[in-house]
Amino acid sequence: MAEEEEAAAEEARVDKAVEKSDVAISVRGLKNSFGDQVVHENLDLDVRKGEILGVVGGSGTGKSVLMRSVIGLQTPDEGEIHVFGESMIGRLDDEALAIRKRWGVLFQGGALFSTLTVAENVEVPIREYYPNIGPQLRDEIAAYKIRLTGLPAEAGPKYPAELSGGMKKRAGLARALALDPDLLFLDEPTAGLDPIGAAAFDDQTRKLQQTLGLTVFLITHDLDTLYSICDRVAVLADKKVIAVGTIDELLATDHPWIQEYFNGPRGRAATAAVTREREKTAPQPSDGRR
Ligand SMILES: Nc1ncnc2c1ncn2[C@@H]1O[C@H](COP(=O)(O)OP(=O)(O)OP(=O)(O)O)[C@@H](O)[C@H]1O
Repeated sequence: MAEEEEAAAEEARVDKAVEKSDVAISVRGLKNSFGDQVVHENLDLDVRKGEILGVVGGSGTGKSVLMRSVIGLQTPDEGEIHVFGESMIGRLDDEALAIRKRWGVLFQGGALFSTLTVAENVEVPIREYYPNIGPQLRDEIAAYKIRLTGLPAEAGPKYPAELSGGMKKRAGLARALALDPDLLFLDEPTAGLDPIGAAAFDDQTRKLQQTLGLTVFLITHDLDTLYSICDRVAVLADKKVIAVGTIDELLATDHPWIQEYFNGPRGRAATAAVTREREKTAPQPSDGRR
């Protein structure tokens, strides 16, 4: 018993230390496998509070499984996961409830309920986590979240089948924001959008992150997204996070996948576009000949 109490006290001390730090998500020694297939082994990652962390890696490297482990949809074989200082492994559902309320998730493809309107979709987490909130306030919250994502108010009574791909993503984002989260998980939010729609979605994500002070865990294959809104990028390969840093820091490493990804033709095009954009917005030196 004394040993159990000591272990619980130690866990509480660790939780407190992590909560006080500037780390929103801490993953240590994570292992995930499906049968014989080991997806993650000894994976470590820290997501800092207030940053947009881009998560990249080849198809099947386990980006979604990592996200699912953090939000409790996948029980890892081994490892520790803390979110805002709270250990997430082995917690009963009701124990983890308080922390679950602090995050919102946009799954790949939006994952909207097709038989519910956009507004009803946004209301799902409010009904689930705050059953005492009455219908009028729920409607008002949903309408506010819908506007927050840049959707017109008229989108509220529409069904997902009546929306464009970009509108579906925004509706999914509105639902992810329903509970005023501190932490947002976005799984390939710009996949399937045209470049203009993707850039607009990125802008919206950045604006929301800045105005609401969000921490964002963003899985993407979209180089433009990485360059334009991510503060740091984590690279998954060889079953773990092989590097985390700014794109400049990643470019300084010599891992072949990183070099091929960022220095391949698409990577170079994205770099060139960002360089052009920076040159356009940088203050011009005055030569005194006005
Ligand atoms: N529920 C599951 N059962 C069995 N295998 C799974 C399951 N979920 C994921 N996997 C396997 O785990 C590996 C990693 O999957 P995951 O979806 O995390 O990859 P990803 O990096 O997100 O890929 P992509 O970029 O293509 O979306 C894949 O080989 C996948 O088949």
